[in-house]
Amino acid sequence: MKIAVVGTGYVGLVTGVSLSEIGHQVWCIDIDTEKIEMLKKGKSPIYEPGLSELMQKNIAQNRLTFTTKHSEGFQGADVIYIAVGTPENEDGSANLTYVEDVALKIVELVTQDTIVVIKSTVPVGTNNRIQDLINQHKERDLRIEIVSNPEFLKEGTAIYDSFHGDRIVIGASSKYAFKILEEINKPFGIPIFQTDIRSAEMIKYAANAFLATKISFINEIANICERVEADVEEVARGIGMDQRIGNKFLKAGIGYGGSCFPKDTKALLKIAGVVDYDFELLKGVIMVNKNQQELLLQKLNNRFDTLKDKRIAILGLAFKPNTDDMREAASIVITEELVNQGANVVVYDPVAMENAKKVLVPSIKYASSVEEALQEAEVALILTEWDEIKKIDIESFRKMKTPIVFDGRNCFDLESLQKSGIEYHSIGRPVVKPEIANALF
Ligand SMILES: NC(=O)C1=CN([C@@H]2O[C@H](COP(=O)(O)OP(=O)(O)OC[C@H]3O[C@@H](n4cnc5c(N)ncnc54)[C@H](O)[C@@H]3O)[C@@H](O)[C@H]2O)C=CC1
Ligand SMILES: O=C(O)[C@H]1O[C@H](OP(=O)(O)OP(=O)(O)OC[C@H]2O[C@@H](n3ccc(=O)[nH]c3=O)[C@H](O)[C@@H]2O)[C@H](O)[C@@H](O)[C@@H]1O
Repeated sequence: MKIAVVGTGYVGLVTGVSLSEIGHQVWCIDIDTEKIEMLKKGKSPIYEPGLSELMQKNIAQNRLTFTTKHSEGFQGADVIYIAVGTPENEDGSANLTYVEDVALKIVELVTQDTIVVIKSTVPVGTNNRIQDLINQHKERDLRIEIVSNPEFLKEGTAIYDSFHGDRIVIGASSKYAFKILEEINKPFGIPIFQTDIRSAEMIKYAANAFLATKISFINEIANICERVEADVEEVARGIGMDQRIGNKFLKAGIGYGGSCFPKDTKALLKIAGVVDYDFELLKGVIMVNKNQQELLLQKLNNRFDTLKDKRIAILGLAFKPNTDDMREAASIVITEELVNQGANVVVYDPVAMENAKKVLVPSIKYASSVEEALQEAEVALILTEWDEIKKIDIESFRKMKTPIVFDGRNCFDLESLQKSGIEYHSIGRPVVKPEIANALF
């Protein structure tokens, strides 16, 4: 089938590449000329494991083409996917301008019957509104039908998720549309869940809100664990063995970041608000997350009289490992506050430093390795659990000016740190204090 994908961000590019890999003829369209120029050369504008290789393979096999011209991509397309951003408005609601712009482009340019698949995350009712918008502006006698097909990929494992997802959700209002979408997706071999459009839209928000709830729940349990001298890693393992609870998304830390959980939880609050429903539980989830992002700062302020002039090394900046995405990363809030308190901040991330430079406060320094960041450091903060960071040799911490580590992602076994001479604070676990603490500092 000929498929056009509008938007070549994390979702659009991965969708386009995956659809070409299963044999479709795919045109990826973006208004960002710089991105499209890179893509035409086979270079991925984002860091996503496995993406470049698959992209280059499908470009070489003439199944994957990039353009800035919507007219070129839409020509003869059986299906058009919309995968543009739906960022947060100031009031927390989803900004639908980009989706609407694409819908109007479709009406203007499409000359054949087309299925329009909305992959972007959009509030309940949006697909129907976009269908109405298209119907109102349509001048040709064409069948343009909207289908909701929310995306569940995770950054860092996006390619893997596209081929091994738990389900593909399709919300449509005609047998014809279900049939086309089934035909497109069949080669993925992933169970397809067919439903009505509004439920499909709600599934996306409910899934993200539920996952965010699991994270805030375990983070609160972690905070209590610290006070009652229990270990949240043990607790998570113990409750996760109950299949009704499941062992995923129970990793305590400094809260969830990224482009979706923060924005989608707030958008769901708005969706509920519109129908006069006060989503108390979700409000709590959001509040807990905000506090959790600031937890390491609190711990630091409890430990030291002042952070002024203290050299603090930050290891990991991205909102999670295996991505260069800095959107809503805890590192943004944490570095800003440390600088406000007069600390000398040196940061290191294996991949996200270029993007970090665009969003972090300007006065921090960037190191080119873990070792360089730790040199002369009086405190180290771990904010992202990159493999490289989890594998740091304990010796490297010992070489710090004062070996004090605040680990926001529980990267190290407590046992391995006993008798190491390192003071180690983590989340929901007892503090490891060096036996010779007083002699050292
Ligand atoms: N990032 C993620 O992991 C996931 C995102 N989503 C949802 O998917 C949607 C897209 O998210 P991302 O890929 O992260 O966004 P993104 O911000 O990375 O990419 C959006 C792209 O759309 C392009 N664009 C905007 N207007 C356009 C137009 N009129 N024509 C052509 N291109 C246009 C932009 O230039 C940009 O390259 C959002 O609704 C998001 O909530 C859903 C699941 C996962
Ligand atoms: O709608 C979206 O954009 C996507 O949002 C999340 O994916 P993503 O944000 O890429 O990454 P996650 O692995 O879910 O992590 C999100 C945040 O939660 C944190 N997290 C995750 C899991 C956990 O147990 N604990 C925890 O603190 C991570 O560190 C990260 O900051 C969802 O997992 C995807 O299913 C969804 O498609």
